[in-house]
Amino acid sequence: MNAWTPLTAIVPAAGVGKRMAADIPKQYLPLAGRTVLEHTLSRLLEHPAITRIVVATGEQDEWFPTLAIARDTRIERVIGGRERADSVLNALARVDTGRVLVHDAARPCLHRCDLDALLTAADQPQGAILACRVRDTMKRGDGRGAIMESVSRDELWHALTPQCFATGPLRRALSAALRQGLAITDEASAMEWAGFHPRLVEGRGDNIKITRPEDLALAAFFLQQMIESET
Ligand SMILES: Nc1ccn([C@@H]2O[C@H](COP(=O)(O)OP(=O)(O)OP(=O)(O)O)[C@@H](O)[C@H]2O)c(=O)n1
Ligand SMILES: C[C@](O)(CO)[C@H](O)COP(=O)(O)O
Repeated sequence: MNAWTPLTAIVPAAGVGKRMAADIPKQYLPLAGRTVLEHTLSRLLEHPAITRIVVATGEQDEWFPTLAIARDTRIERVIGGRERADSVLNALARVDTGRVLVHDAARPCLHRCDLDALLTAADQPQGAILACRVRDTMKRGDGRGAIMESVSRDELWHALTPQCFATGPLRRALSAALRQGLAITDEASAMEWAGFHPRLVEGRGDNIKITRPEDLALAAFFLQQMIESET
């Protein structure tokens, strides 16, 4: 039985979900009887290591306070920023544990086994991320709708979340990278820029990020499978 070191999780939930093209932000869309965000928050709070969550929501977000889970005293809300990295940095200002885990609100299908594996692998200075190897042949386009080249799949991974790092180094790396105007789309990018080599932890391919309309039904299927396997 692992004796987990308590840590805080950050959940960036301040996006508008442009690619989902729904009439509300995708993190508040109904999924298997709850909202996407409630599933994500619950998955994290079920783990004994996660004792607190800082959720970054949009400034105009009127949905979050209506959720029952918003009254959970382990959850604190901050206002997000223009980009995901800005939202994470705003939330980092409220984190005082030695390590911090960042997990997208849009990824509700996180399995306990993956979270256990990530937390175990992240217990070293480089940090760690969940990732899964690419499955398809990869092409690079020429920008005009034609193939320019095939890209080797060797050691090509999809970065997922959660991603887990020492809080201080992540805060410094993210702040510095954003000050440099770098396009930071995940926490590992900032840490790599700062000279770290985060560990890759192979995770499940059903830990999808709900991004486009067709992802919602897939997430519902994966969640149903997960719930059935846990009962
Ligand atoms: N300024 C932002 C942008 C995104 N996110 C969050 O980061 C996660 C991953 O981002 P993404 O899937 O890109 O969500 P959106 O930005 O909402 O999607 P889109 O790019 O289609 O608008 C989501 O949980 C989203 O809510 C955030 O907290 N703050
Ligand atoms: C953090 C992330 O989910 C890792 O793949 C991804 O970078 C988020 O990107 P998005 O453009 O904000 O969806």
